[in-house]
Amino acid sequence: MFPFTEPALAFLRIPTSQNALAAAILPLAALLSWRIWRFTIQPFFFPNEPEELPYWIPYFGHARSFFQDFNAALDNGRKYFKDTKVPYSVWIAGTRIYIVTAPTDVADLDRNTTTLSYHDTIRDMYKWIGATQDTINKLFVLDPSTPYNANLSRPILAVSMLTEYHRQQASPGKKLDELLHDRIIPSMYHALDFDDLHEHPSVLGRTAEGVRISLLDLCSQLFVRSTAEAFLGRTIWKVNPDLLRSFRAWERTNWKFMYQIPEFMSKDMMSAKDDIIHTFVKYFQVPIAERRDSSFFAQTVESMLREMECSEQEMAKIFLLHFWAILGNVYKVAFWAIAYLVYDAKLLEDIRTEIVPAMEDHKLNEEHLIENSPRLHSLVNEVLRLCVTSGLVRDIVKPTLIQGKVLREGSKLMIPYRQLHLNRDVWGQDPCSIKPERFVINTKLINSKSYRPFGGGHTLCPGRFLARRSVSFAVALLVGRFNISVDTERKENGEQKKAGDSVLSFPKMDTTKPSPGASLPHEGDDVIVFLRKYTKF
Ligand code: HEM
Repeated sequence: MFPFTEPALAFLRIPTSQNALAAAILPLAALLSWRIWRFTIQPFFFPNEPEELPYWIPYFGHARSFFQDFNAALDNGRKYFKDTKVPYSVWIAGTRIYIVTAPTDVADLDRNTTTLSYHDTIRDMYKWIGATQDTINKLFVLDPSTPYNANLSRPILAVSMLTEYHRQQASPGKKLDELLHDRIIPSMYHALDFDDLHEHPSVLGRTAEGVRISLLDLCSQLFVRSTAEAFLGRTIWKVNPDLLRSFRAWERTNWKFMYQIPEFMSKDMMSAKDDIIHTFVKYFQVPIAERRDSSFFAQTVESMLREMECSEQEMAKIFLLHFWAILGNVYKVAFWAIAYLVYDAKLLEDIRTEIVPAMEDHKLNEEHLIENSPRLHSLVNEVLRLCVTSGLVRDIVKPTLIQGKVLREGSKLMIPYRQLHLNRDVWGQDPCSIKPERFVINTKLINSKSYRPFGGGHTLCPGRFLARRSVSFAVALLVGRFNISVDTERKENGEQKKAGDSVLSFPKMDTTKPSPGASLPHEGDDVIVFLRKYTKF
C-alpha cells in the first residue's frame, strides 16, 4: 500500500494541491536519508568494519548488477575503492559478502580454517543438488567406524575422503600416468583421426585438403568424452549415448544452479541436471562386473558410498557434483589456448617449432613434451590466468580480522580470482591482453600470490596435474598433426563469409556469470577451424 495517503499528508501539513509533488519527493527523501544513514553515518559507529559498496535499493542491494554481469559488478567495486584492494562488502538480497582482493590477504585466508568454513559452502552445494539430509549427515558427520576410516591414523569426514580419492587418482604417479596414457591419450588420438571417422561429430564439412570443424565441439570430444570414458568406462555410452549433449546443456545453464534461480525459471538447468543424475543411476544399476574398465576413482568412490548405504539416486547426485569438477574446466582451457593459436600465426609457428622434436611417426612423446616445452606451458598458464573466473567462497563462522578490519560472523567471504588475475600491480596496465610468453620471461610469476587458477591452501585443486598435462598434450598433438587456420570459407545462413566479418572475429569470453572454474565463450560464439594434415612427420 502506498504510504503517503491524504491523512498522512495532512498530518505532515502538506496541502493536497501539492500531493503529487510530495508523493514523489517524500519517498526520494526517505531513500536519500536511508542512504546517508547507511553509507555515511553508520560507518562512523563501526570503524573496524570494512566499508560497504553503496547501493540504492534496500534489501536487494547489488543483486541486479551481480545477476546481470557478475565480473563487471566486481570490477565496479574495484574502481569504487580506487584499486586500493581494501576488503569491502557487498549486500546481495539479504546476504553480506565480503570481497577480498589483496594478494597478501588471500594468502592469510588460505591458512585460516578456524574462522572460515569451507564445509558450510560445500554442504549447500549438496543441498542444492537435492541430496537428502541423511546423505548430507553421512558426508559431513564424522564416523570413525566407517570402513574407509579403518586404515587411517586419524578418521576423516566422508566428504574429505572423496577429495582424498581425487588426489590419489590425479597426483603425479602410477595412477595418473595410467589414466592419461592408457585411457585419455588413446581417446585423444581417436578424436583427432578424421580419416577413420566418417561420422566424426565435430566435422562440419570435408574437402580434399582437410576438414572443417567446430572448435568447441572438438574440445568437447577431446576432453569431455575422453575423460568421461577414462573415468567411467565404455558402459557410460551404452547407458546414455547422449550424455555429452546433457552435459553441454548443464554447462550453459549451471549458473542458475549457482544463483539458486527458482525452478520455474530454470527448467533447462533442471532438465540437464536430471538427465545426468538419471544417467548415473542407470550406470550404477549395470552390474559392477560389466564396468571393470572404470577408473580407480570411480570404483573406489562407488564402493565407499555403497558401504555407507547411500541409494543409487543419492550416489548419482554426488557423482554429478564430482564429474562437474572433473569434466567442466579442462575443455574450456583447451578451447581458449587453441583459439589464441589459431588467431596468431607467429605464436602457432613458435609452438610448432618447440613441439616438433617431441613428434615421432605422428605420435607425441609426453615425457619430452613436459621437459622441453616452456612456450607451450607458458601459453597454457597465461590462458588459465585469463579464463579462470571463479572465486573462492567461504562462510564466516567467527569474526575474522583482515587489514585491521573485522569481518562479521554469519556473512560470506569471496576471493574473486579474476580480480587477482587482472591485478595491474603484477600483470601490468593491460592485464586483459594475452602475453603468451609471459611465464617464460618471468618464471617466478607461476608462484605469484596473484595467480591462483587452481585455488590454494587446503582446497587446492587435486586435478591440476591432470588438467595441465592433458591440455598441453592435446594442444601439442593438434599443432603437431595439422595445419590449423580459421575457416574463412565458412558458409553461414547460406552466405559466404569473408575474413573481417564478425563471424571470424575472436570469440568473446562470457564472464557475466559465476563459474566454478574457467569461462566459456558467449553462446553462439565458437571458432570454426580448418585442419589440413601436416605432412612433415
Ligand atoms: C583447468 C582445469 C581446472 C581448473 C581451472 C580447476 C580449478 C579449481 C579451483 C579454483 C578449485 C578450488 C575451489 C575452492 O577452493 O573453493 C578447485 C577445486 C577442486 N577441483 Fe579443480 N580445476 C580444474 C580441473 C580439475 C580436474 C581435472 C579435477 C579432477 C580430476 C578437479 C577436481 C577438483 C576438486 C575435487 C576440487 C575440490 C577440492 C577440495 O574440496 O578440497 N579439478 N579446482
